[in-house]
Amino acid sequence: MEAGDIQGEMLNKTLVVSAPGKVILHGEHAVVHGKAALAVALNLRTFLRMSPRDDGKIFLQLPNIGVKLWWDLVQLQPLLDAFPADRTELKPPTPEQLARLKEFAGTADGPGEIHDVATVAFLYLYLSIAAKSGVLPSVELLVWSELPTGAGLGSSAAYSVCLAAALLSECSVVGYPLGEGQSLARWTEEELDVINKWAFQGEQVIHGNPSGVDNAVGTWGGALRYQSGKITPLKRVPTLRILLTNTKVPRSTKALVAGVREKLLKFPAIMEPVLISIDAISRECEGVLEAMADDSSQGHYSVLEELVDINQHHLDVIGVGHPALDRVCQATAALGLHSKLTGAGGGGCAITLLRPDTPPSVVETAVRDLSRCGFACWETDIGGPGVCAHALPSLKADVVKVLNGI
Ligand SMILES: Nc1ncnc2c1ncn2[C@@H]1O[C@H](COP(=O)(O)OP(=O)(O)O)[C@@H](O)[C@H]1O
Ligand SMILES: C[C@@](O)(CCOP(=O)(O)O)CC(=O)O
Ligand SMILES: [Mg+2]
Repeated sequence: MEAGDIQGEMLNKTLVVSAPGKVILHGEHAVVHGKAALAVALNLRTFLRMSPRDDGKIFLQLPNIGVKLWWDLVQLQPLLDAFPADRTELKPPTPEQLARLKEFAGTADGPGEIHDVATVAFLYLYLSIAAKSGVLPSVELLVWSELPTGAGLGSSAAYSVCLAAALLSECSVVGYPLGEGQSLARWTEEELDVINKWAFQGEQVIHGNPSGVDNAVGTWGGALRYQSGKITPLKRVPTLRILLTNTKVPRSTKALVAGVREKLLKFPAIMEPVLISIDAISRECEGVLEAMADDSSQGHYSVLEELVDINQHHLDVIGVGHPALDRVCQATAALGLHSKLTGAGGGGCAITLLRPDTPPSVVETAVRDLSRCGFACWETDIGGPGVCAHALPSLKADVVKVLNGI
């Protein structure tokens, strides 16, 4: 083969996938304890580019968090002992597996928790899928996101969904979806189910005890109700206008989820009713959204706004509020708008519900006031598609640049 042919062949095998972040409208934290949550895909996505190599090496680049690592396959081979190939069903990562991967990544006692967990999640998915499929591929991966990491918009799930989709395709556990001449393609429903299950494993490495709602939205997109693993697409959701505010206060989903569990164990009779009430809010909200599809009267918005206010108080009660989130609620309330945290809380992002007729001047004032607090604030589109495969040239120029390492 000529050098040009080889390059062409390599380019043909390059796989580009993307998955969306999410906004939880209602049900964060309660969903970890078996209650319902309503979540929608966001128009901000994580992108992954994977190309095969022929030198027995694996390269991992995560520019959002400054990770650039490579390993020889022969170094990874011994780790496969910890990943039995005969697993018929997916089991949660064991503490022994995670300890071994942390030690291997050289981060067992080191600083940089963010780097550790993203690298360990990659190694976990890579080795588990390799053990199951019998293929240990030599590849280079670059994962880059438009989403802020650790801000409540599901970046960890979008990362896990992209890794699962790419690695499962490379190891032929699912098909390679993009046909000749296509710019965008999705996997079949059955394949998406497989991708979602593996992505959940990535979330387990990053979060400890995820509910699975975030990876479900990253995989399926759109708007859905999620409860105890059951995913119900919401078919008749009206176009909602949402203002997103990132307080930029860093926080860890894993720590916040663990904090809620502790409170629940300490005060079960006090906390369980709060979770039951959050569950009722999700159900009430779903009913209102459905009713709005046929009747766009303003009364529905008043109910949605009240539900936002009540849930924000509940989230404070279970210990995931933050003074910066209070500031978002106060600044928007001064303009007659209603806000709540979204995702794990403790900082991160808040959503503010806008009405179809909220005047641009009110939105502009809200953005100005929130920016003055040092927050990033923007109106967003929701309900985008789940995980997709792309032809690289069809993506936006800025994304192509990053994925090409420029
Ligand atoms: N683009 C990315 N590159 C590398 N790691 C990522 C990326 N996006 C997310 N992660 C991983 O997910 C973690 C953030 O997850 P989490 O605390 O659940 O917050 P959220 O999911 O709300 O963004 C990061 O610390 C990192 O380990
Ligand atoms: C708090 C929780 O409900 C959502 C966490 O979302 P995020 O990682 O903050 O984007 C946890 C979960 O559902 O696993
Ligand atoms: Mg997360």
